Amino acid sequence: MGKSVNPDLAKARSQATFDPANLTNYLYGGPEKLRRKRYLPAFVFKELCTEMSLTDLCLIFLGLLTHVSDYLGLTLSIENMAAKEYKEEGFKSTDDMSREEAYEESMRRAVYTNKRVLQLNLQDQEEQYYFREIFVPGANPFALHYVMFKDAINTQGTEDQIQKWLPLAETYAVTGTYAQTELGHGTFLRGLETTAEYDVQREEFILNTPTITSSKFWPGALGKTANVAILNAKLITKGRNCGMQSFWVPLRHLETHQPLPGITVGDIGPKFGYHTSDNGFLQLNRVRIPRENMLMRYSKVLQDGTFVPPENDRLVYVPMTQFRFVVIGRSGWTLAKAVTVATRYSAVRRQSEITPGGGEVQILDFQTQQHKLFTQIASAYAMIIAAKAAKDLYDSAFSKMEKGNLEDLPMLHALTSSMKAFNTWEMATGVEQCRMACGGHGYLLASGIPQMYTDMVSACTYEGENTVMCLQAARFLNKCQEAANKGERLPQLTRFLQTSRLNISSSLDQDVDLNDIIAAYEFRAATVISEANARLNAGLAMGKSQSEAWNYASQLLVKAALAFSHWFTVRALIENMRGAGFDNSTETLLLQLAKLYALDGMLRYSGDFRKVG
Ligand SMILES: CCCCCCCCCC/C=C\CCCCCCC/C=C/C(=O)SCCNC(=O)CCNC(=O)[C@H](O)C(C)(C)COP(=O)(O)OP(=O)(O)OC[C@H]1O[C@@H](n2cnc3c(N)ncnc32)[C@H](O)[C@@H]1OP(=O)(O)O
Ligand SMILES: Cc1cc2nc3c(=O)[nH]c(=O)nc-3n(C[C@H](O)[C@H](O)[C@H](O)COP(=O)(O)OP(=O)(O)OC[C@H]3O[C@@H](n4cnc5c(N)ncnc54)[C@H](O)[C@@H]3O)c2cc1C
Repeated sequence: MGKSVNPDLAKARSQATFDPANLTNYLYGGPEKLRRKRYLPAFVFKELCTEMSLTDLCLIFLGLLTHVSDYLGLTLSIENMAAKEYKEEGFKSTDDMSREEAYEESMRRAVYTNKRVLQLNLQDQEEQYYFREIFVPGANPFALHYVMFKDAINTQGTEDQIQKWLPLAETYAVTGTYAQTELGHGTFLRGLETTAEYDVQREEFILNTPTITSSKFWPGALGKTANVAILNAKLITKGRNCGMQSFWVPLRHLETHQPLPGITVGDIGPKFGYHTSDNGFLQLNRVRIPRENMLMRYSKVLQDGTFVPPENDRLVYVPMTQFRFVVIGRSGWTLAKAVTVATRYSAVRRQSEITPGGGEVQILDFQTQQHKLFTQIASAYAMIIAAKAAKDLYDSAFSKMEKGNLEDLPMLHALTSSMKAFNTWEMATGVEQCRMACGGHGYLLASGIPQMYTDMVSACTYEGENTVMCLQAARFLNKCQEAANKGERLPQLTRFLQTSRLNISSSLDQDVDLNDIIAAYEFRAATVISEANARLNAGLAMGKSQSEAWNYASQLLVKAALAFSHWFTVRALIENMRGAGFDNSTETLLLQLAKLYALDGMLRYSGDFRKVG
């Protein structure tokens, strides 16, 4: 049977004032999704831990889960147990391995999970993710294949191309990557130098990286794993530059895995984290691919070389927007993991006395420790719930886009850009706070928190560097402010720019009203966005050009995007906690958590809130 639980931990869990099952079901999308999430790893452990019966395993997991979920309704213990079993059963920890060995160990596990996902016919992406994460807790060498490579085929390919290529990806007949960033350019996509020149005689594209700075640099799986890339390059046909387009580019021989003629690929070397992802470089020396290899859902090149432009040249960016949503959600769950580890540690770690002679206390009894952790528990809930709210907006907008209605694309780009920046920055700060809350043991790789940080902090950079993403969102917010200044109709999401007023009814001697909290965050966002717009216009009034005035106001514009995201998060948290149909004790607790999150945010950004009164 399961191992005994630390008495301090058991006592802390027994004091829960709510039923964790309600919360766990809510976080995982309902009892059926949760059942599946619990079943999958247990099913696989049966394969790996022959001496334990499946019943034993489920009882252990259910026992562990019931307790761990006291805090966040998460199922982390499975991971710790899985790691232990794998170490005993032949899956060794990669902590003590070289980068090469760690990559090979992760590849071994990833290939195992790829096979099992197919054999178990796991269709749902979340289920695939849960299943894989247990076996490959760090960076998965196939991450780009699972997400951006397949998403690009699905969103940029024609129906014929999807029919041809997607089955190859789903069955791992090919392993893919998404190659866009170059040594010289990651953010400024119009600066990408890789060319795809159309040869009308042979109806082929000639791919070339003409300079060292045009070398593709960073794409995951490029170093060793991938044998095909969805590669973004500047299309040149009939002597005209037609902008960035996507191409299916074979990289390595499907049998020998050796680079194909004209292809130079390799690994970019050690990184801050993400050690088990083989980020690589790629140089193309006039490599030819057939015309049919350009992903032509939105833009086309006809046989005679005629370029048919897309209805909207931003549609080529959809895979990035899609993946930003994944990153927004992952940030909340990463912080949830870190704060669960730190909170459990704080329940079992006894250090120092509160009352002299009273004996050493659980560090969770120190108010400072509670502040460190409870604010991060609240932040994790806020990010996970705001990500669900943003995804609902995304799904409705994306279904309109698929029918050709692109009116929500600017709002979607602004929302994904600002939320990706806000969530990843908040996650990075929060995970580091959790790590330090564990004292020396937080510095041990065995705690699991350092790798969570070094792997996920890269999300502040990839998928659009955060500052740049805030400025992208600020383009949209500034346009809305200009429209508000003229009394024009605004998109639903930014109508608060015209309606927000600061009529707070709460007084300091009473419990704060949740509607006042939403109003305060809304008013703060409206004020910061309006201030950024005023500074931009002041720059123009000083005779600066539009781009110089933009740069002159850019620090405030970044703040405006973050204030907008903070408001979106607080509103989503409070409205979802009130509307989720929880029993009274759970709802009371969650609204308390929402207040903690919002009031902590006011303290952290007290300058903004004081300024708006
Ligand atoms: C627990 C639940 C789990 C659930 C299961 C999920 C499974 C998950 C599994 C895996 C998860 C995690 C594993 C992690 C693996 C990740 C590995 C890392 C992968 C990383 C990949 C990359 O980094 S790919 C490269 C990314 N690069 C970028 O993002 C480049 C950023 N730069 C740009 O986008 C552009 O250069 C920029 C927008 C900054 C500038 O564009 P530009 O055209 O030069 O100039 P502008 O004038 O600013 O823009 C022109 C107008 O276009 C509009 N616009 C720009 N971009 C977009 C867009 N994307 N969509 C829509 N519109 C856009 C812009 O707003 C302007 O319009 P306006 O009207 O003139 O304002
Ligand atoms: C772990 C990891 C995995 C990755 N995986 C992939 C992948 O699979 N495929 C892929 O194609 N790419 C990948 N990338 C690359 C990633 O997309 C780029 O690093 C990212 O887009 C940032 O571009 P950059 O590195 O050129 O930084 P830069 O854009 O050069 O940023 C450097 C600094 O310049 C500032 N800056 C740049 N432009 C502006 C501006 N307009 N206004 C104000 N400040 C600005 C930034 O804020 C930042 O502070 C990955 C990166 C990492 C770290």
